[in-house]
Amino acid sequence: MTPPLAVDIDGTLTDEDRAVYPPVLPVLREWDAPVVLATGKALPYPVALCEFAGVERTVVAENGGVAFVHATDDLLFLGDREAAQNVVDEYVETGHELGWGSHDLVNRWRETEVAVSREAPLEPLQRIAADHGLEVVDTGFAYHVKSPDVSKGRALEAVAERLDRDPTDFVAVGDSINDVSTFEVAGRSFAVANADEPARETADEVLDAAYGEGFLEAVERVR
Ligand SMILES: O=C(O)COP(=O)(O)O
Ligand SMILES: [Mg+2]
Repeated sequence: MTPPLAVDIDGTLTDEDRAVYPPVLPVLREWDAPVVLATGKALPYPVALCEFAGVERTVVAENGGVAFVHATDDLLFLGDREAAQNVVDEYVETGHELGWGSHDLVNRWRETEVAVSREAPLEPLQRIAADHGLEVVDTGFAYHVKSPDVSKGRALEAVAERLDRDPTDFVAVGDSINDVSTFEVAGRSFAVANADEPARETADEVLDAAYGEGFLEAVERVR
């Protein structure tokens, strides 16, 4: 029986240059069980990836702050951006920048958290976030200012319920600390070889291959 997948995007379906690794696309499209793309990026990014890949739009975005389930037409908001925006406003008032240029396409469509470039100073961001009861998660791609109550894992539980699946039916594949909660909820989890320490420690198995090749290795192990 083919298991449903909960798959991270950046660092897992991509190559080392953050571009989607083409061989993963037919695997996602032909997978004969639900595929949930679970990312720290804003909702339009995983939705567009599903559209262009021919995969049903079942996505977790913003580290679990937003989720969309095409099968039930549910759009879920599991986080509240205002608190994160207050942190970032204070951060900017103290003279720092988010680091995404004047149009900021990284945050333009976010609704429940705010992402800051890893080029920006982390310590003041962490201090201000803590003052507001929020956390900063470093995914290796960006610093995410978010509520500790929001996670990809909790969003996967909400999505699984709408798909009438048990979260432990899922196989999860990821590369970073923001995938740890997904690994804890899924029945079986894989960290790609390029994964950070928290992801490697939490995953059931660490793959030999990195990035998109790692994802392909994982699906071969579970087919
Ligand atoms: O956008 C990020 O920071 C990370 O994205 P990911 O969760 O798809 O790896
Ligand atoms: Mg990732």
